[in-house]
Amino acid sequence: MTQHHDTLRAVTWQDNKLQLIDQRKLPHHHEILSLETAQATAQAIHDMVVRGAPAIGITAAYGVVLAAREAYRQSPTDWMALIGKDIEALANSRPTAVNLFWALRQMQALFPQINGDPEPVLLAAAQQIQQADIAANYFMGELGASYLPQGKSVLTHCNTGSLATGGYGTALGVIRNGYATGKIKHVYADETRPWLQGARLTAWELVQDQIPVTLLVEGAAAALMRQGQVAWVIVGADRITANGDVANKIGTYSLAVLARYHGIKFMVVAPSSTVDMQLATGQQIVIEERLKEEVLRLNGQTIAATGALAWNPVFDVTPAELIDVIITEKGAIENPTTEKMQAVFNASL
Ligand SMILES: CSC[C@H]1O[C@H](OP(=O)(O)O)[C@H](O)[C@@H]1O
Repeated sequence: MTQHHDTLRAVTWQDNKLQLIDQRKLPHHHEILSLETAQATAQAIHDMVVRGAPAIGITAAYGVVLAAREAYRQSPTDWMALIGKDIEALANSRPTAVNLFWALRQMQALFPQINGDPEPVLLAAAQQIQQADIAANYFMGELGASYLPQGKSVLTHCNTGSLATGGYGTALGVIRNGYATGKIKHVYADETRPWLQGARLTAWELVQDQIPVTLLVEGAAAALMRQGQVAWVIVGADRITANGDVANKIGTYSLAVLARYHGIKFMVVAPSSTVDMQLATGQQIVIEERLKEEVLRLNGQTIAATGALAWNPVFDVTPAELIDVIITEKGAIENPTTEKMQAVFNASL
């Protein structure tokens, strides 16, 4: 299946159902799950059928559409009272990406103004959230690429492309724009243990787009940086707090420390649905820990010594002082501080 970034969609609404690429099966198997309930949607987010902060938010928005359909079918007059358990299931699916909670708030804010069947209004709202995310990605792609020198290499972490968003991507959107405009000549992607979003998803997206990508294990990042090949490290985010601290895939903090040590610039790319101005610093972010088996096993095979335990936080927090610029659809925040974040976000809240 050859799909390019402008058509690749992790999340689609088709035939009155939510359709998700099962990202657990990529890159060798391209399977679609069709979902018709909010509970199944919450399970799909938890199981990482779909993952990536913006994609999780968009999926949750469609989950609310499915929840409203079911509640209205049960009781056209009391559907708002019945929908709560499904909203709660969606809210409990994964804790770190604030996009999920942002999307649920956006959708629930519409409830009081709905008369009659909620589905048409809520479906239009969910589709608008996805379209706005795609538009934001194209804008951020251009804004982020404007920071890049000509003809250099960049390093990225995890997957921040069409598979992690409404389409096109955040950090991968900058990389797509940077490659198309000649700013980027080569992309280094680390494999991103334990779930291998880099090796399985980012490499797949870039190969599909014929963008040269070299995979490395996380442990090789310092040696690569020391060779002087990398001009920028470009990553996504799952939650950005009011002072500019960034929660992102585990290993991001290590890359930020290494980048600063090697005099390499560090860019975070995320839409405003990833910004949480209610949290003062990254210390307050809930970091998801997943099953230890994700570390101890790979493709169903045990790779660790029997009896070994594992610690599996799937995000870490990069302090704002290690970030050179945060790219959002509301503008760039260079050397982020609380004051600079408030100038961009509180003004727009
Ligand atoms: C476009 S942001 C994607 C963001 O989400 C990823 O986490 P996960 O794959 O566990 O959902 C990772 O933190 C990416 O940077």
